Amino acid sequence: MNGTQQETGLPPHWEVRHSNSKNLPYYFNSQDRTSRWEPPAGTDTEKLKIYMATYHSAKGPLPTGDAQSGKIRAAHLLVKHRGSRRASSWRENEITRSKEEAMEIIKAHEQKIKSGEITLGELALAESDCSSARKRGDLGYFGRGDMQKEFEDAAFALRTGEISGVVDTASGLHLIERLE
Ligand SMILES: Cn1nc(-c2ccccc2)cc1C(=O)N[C@H](Cc1nc2ccccc2[nH]1)C(=O)O
Repeated sequence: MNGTQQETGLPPHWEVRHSNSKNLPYYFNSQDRTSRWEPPAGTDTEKLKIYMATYHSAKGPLPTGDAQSGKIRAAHLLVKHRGSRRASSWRENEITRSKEEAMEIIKAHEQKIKSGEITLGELALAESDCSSARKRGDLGYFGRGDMQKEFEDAAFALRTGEISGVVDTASGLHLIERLE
């Protein structure tokens, strides 16, 4: 649904959304839940222009959660590191790798997945430090407010079937695939 602050150029708490009825983008403030058709004051309009052109030309209208419930379904592959909120997993009782080492690992996973060598789900089964590994990383349906913000923003910005780049949360480094 929206890119990160540095991608959109919008001030904090603002995001780009899409009005299906008007098939037009609008600007929503998730803090005070106000919306407007024009970008708010303080927007880096050059960045916003690039962001809108990238999304609107390449892939059609911005993605939205399911029209009815606002929920999407996604799978992820998580590589934790010693700074992770819970530096332990089914794979390793005590995770001591550094964040830099975790980044190298997840970048190698990203290459394998994006080259088509293996699916995210298959790799998550063996390699994900999340307990959802046993379900090929499938987290089921979730809406806004259910997951850590960086994860939510990245997942809602994906189109169905699309795979994210590396997403950094307090849990560790993720690759996310939007399933529905
Ligand atoms: C959000 N969630 N769903 C499951 C899950 C889902 C389906 C089947 C089994 C477990 C596990 C988790 C979870 O928080 N796992 C954490 C790691 C983690 N942190 C996350 C942050 C955002 C999204 C997914 C995430 N997974 C853990 O195992 O330490």
